[in-house]
Amino acid sequence: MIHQMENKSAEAPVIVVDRLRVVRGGREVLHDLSLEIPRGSIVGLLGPSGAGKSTLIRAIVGAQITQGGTVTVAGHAAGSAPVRALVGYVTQAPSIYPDLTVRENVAYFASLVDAPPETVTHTIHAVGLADQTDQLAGTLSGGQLTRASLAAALVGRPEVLILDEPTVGLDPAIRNELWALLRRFAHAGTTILVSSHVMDEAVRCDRLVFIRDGKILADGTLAHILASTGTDDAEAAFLALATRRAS
Ligand SMILES: Nc1ncnc2c1ncn2[C@@H]1O[C@H](COP(=O)(O)OP(=O)(O)OP(=O)(O)O)[C@@H](O)[C@H]1O
Repeated sequence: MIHQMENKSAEAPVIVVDRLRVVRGGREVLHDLSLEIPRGSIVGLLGPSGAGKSTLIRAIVGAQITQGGTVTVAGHAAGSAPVRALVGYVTQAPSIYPDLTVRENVAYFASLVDAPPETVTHTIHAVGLADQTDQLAGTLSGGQLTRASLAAALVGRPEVLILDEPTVGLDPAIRNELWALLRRFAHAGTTILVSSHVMDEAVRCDRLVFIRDGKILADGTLAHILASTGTDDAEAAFLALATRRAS
């Protein structure tokens, strides 16, 4: 599977959002939004509260009714059956079962996507939970729980991994470990989209996409965004973009 992914072009965008329009509660919240995300990159999705980040993620995972435009993942329409197996989504609320062990949880998620049984052990080891394999998920520490949720999302070897503030509340050493892990998966071809308010997470991404009022206000590397906002750190750039007067 990994081998197959490496054979595909590194340049081909795996997520393509084209002129997406979404109306929620009678109000247009995404306005003709277009975005392409290349395979194997880690992209940070930033923006103030209510900007439309979750709505965009819902559209990519196929859980959002849309009023215009298209969203494709690896060439398939978002929401179509093939895309469900291609996308792993880790929300902030742990999605694993506290009364099952780490192995039982990961095996359950593997069964949902017909992943071969040997990937269960491999994935648990990859996220650094070998010693907790037979521990009940409900007794894991916060960092271990996050890694168990990641394992559940990764066991189907998704092409796209979407993470909502993955390292919030974790200590710096565990944050580092998790980012090293994400980097390894990105190197193997997984495309990672991280939605975050936390600048410590943002600065580790290859590229940042800043959304405000349902539009993309900035899209580029951190260096590019610092230069275009005339700021010298991510927090200041975020504030500059969040408060910039609409043109
Ligand atoms: N179920 C809903 N009904 C009506 N409006 C909604 C609904 N869900 C979201 N919205 C509106 O859509 C807009 C975008 O919301 P969204 O949740 O995508 O923002 P966000 O950038 O993820 O915000 P946050 O960082 O606070 O999670 C907001 O104005 C929000 O109030």
